[in-house]
Parts: sequence; C-alpha cells; structure tokens
Amino acid sequence: MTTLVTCQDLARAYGKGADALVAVHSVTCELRPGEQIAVTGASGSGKTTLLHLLAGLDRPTAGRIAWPAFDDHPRGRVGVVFQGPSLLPPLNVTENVALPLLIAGVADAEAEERALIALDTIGLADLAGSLPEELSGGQAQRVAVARVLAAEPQLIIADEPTAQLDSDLARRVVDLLTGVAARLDAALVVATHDPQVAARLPETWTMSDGALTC
Ligand SMILES: Nc1ncnc2c1ncn2[C@@H]1O[C@H](COP(=O)(O)OP(=O)(O)OP(=O)(O)O)[C@@H](O)[C@H]1O
Repeated sequence: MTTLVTCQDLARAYGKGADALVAVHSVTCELRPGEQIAVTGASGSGKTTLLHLLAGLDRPTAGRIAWPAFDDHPRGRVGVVFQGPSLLPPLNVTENVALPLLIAGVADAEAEERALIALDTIGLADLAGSLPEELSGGQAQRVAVARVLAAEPQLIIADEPTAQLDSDLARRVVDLLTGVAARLDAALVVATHDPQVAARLPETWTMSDGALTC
C-alpha cells in the first residue's frame, strides 16, 4: 500500500527572525489510504496551517513533506472542503461540481456526467441546476462534498466543514465525507472544534501550540 503523505519534523513559521510566529513545528506523521482522522485543538493551535501543508496548498519552512502516491505532485490530486462558502456564484451546482474536472482536462460531457452522478449519490440531484445563492449553508456544504466525490481524490482534507451548520446537518455532512472517503478508499482528515464531529471519525490527532499528538 503506497503511503499518501509522509511528514518529518515539519514546521511552518510566518514572518522571520525574532518576530516569526511558529504556527506548526516538529510534526512527524503519515497518512495511508482508508485512514479517517479528526484533527482537534484550540483556536490558533495550527490545524488550518497543518491541513494546508498536507494538501500541498502551502510549503513548510523546515522539515520534509512528501506525497509518494502522487509522485510528489499533490496539486490537483487532493480534494479540499473549506469552512465557508466555496462555490463560484455565477456557476450552477452541476458546473461547480464539474469545474475541478474541467481544470484537470476532463472533457465537458464526461465532467458533466460525473458531476451529475456525484450529486445523485449525495442526494442532491434536485439541485443540479440551482445557483449557489439559492442554497442553504448545509446544501452548499453537501455540494462541496459532491465536488470532492466527482474528482475521486485519494486524499480528502476538510477544514471545519461543519462550522456553520447545526448539529443534525453537521452529522450529515461528516457522514457524507466519511462515506465518500470509504467509497474511494481515500484518506480523510477533518479539522474540527466539535467533539461530536470528532467522535464520528475513528482516529483523532490533537494540535497544541503547533505540535501534533497522533
Ligand atoms: N497567514 C498568516 N500570517 C501570520 N500568521 C498566521 C497566518 N495564518 C495563521 N497564522 C497564525 O498561525 C497560528 C495558527 O493558525 P491556524 O489558523 O493554523 O490555527 P487553527 O488551529 O486552524 O485556528 P482556528 O481553529 O481558529 O481556525 C495562529 O497564531 C495564527 O494567528
């Protein structure tokens, strides 16, 4: 089984010299297909910074990170769900779900078909033609999950995906994420403040002052 991500003594500091703020330090960890992990920790403990590093959206200032399963090219290979609204307002739901596929070079018809299948799988077929402004917060987050499903990534990173949802919807969105990850045999990492969300994932990592306890 190919390890998806390996981190060795990873650190990320913002700024330089005496004024540098070390957001993440001394992080050594691995992610394998099928793992489902909640990352918890106080506000400012470094969860978002770590997730951005794992997704390849940011580079460490010290240490090593590698993505052996992606030949060290994580860009475009990692599915990401953010905390807030992430849908493009002028595009309808299907177009939003298809967009990463089109960017990756998938032909129009296939991208649309995969988007519609993903929406159907998540129970959102009725919203295929809706615009983001017509969706509730929970519906928009489920569309963001459908977008990840359509792209079929091996690694899914979700940063506080339920922060703006009530507890029923939060549970539903997390169950969709864990279901999608299981279906794809992907690794799933979810940063959350919510103990009920963390409890729905089999493993928990804890961040404290930039350090990670696995
Ligand atoms: N772009 C940046 N420039 C400077 N400092 C930053 C930047 N991004 C984050 N930080 C700082 O790095 C530390 C870790 O922030 P991070 O957002 O990773 O924490 P978090 O655990 O995700 O917090 P929250 O739960 O509130 O989202 C904080 O002190 C934050 O202020």
